Amino acid sequence: MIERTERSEGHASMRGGSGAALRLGTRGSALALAQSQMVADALTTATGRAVELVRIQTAGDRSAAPVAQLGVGVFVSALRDALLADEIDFAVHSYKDLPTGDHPRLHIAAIPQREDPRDALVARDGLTLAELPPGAAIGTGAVRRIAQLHALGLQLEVTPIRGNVDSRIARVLGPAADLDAVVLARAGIARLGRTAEITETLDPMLMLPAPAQGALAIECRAGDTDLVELLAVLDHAPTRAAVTAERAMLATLEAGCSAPVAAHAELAEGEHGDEIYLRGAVISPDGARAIRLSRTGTPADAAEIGKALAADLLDAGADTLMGSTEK
Ligand SMILES: NCc1[nH]cc(CCC(=O)O)c1CC(=O)O
Repeated sequence: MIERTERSEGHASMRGGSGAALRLGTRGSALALAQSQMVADALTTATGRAVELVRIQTAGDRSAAPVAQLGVGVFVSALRDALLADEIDFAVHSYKDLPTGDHPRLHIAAIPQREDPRDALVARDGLTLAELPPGAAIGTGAVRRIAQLHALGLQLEVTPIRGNVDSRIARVLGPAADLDAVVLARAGIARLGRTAEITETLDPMLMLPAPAQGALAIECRAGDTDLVELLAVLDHAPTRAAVTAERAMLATLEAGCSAPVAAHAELAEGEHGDEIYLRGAVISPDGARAIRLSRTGTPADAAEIGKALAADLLDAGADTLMGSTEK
């Protein structure tokens, strides 16, 4: 189902300003619309090209089933189908929702500067994680977050939830609130302009983020070489290096281990130029066992750093962390 919405007008006199509006496919959620509009505006500012948003409904939007059941690709496949059918010219994905394998006919033309990749707590009464009383009800959807919350040993009542960012925050702050706190990606809250409701941004030592969290992937048809070139103006090299390292780690682990995986790469200036510091963790679903390791290297070796860290994690027994808690 397709429906056209807002159009950001370019300045036809600017470089590359000729031609029809580019069609940007987006999901209809507030978060998807916000991040698509940000990319549309950035592209129009940088190139003068007009961009129109085209709403695509995905199976993930239609279903109330837990994401774990639907599979990670559910938000992505409808957008990719629209790209392949030439109904849209490009799409903006939350990078962490993309499957790790390359698509044979599609290309990630740009990875813009990432938002803060950390997870955030929204709790009642301004409470932090440590201030929540024993037995407090805390909601989150991701097995990675559930496992790490258990690992903290705070005796929290962890409740699986799903839904969009607004409805999850409403479970704590809304009129029918039924939870003491929820854990969400800070980036999603920020893109909706709701950071004032965050009561604690979680230290990655306590809650290591998902690979590529906070980053966007701008995707178009690989054969659309003019557009590949145009979109590249939005690429941010340090973010690309960080995300490449995190996702290479995830891709390698997927072959050998199905336990919750977390990763976070930071770029810092080292003695010999920029360095990547990649941290990775694999946690058993009940939080009883966790393997946390790190590696450093140069941004040019981002993928190799990720693969090597995954190999280290597997050597340390990452593949044995699954299953012991299955009911
Ligand atoms: N799992 C859904 C999803 N995909 C991307 C984000 C947040 C924004 C981002 O990480 O870029 C979210 C919500 C969340 O995890 O709280």
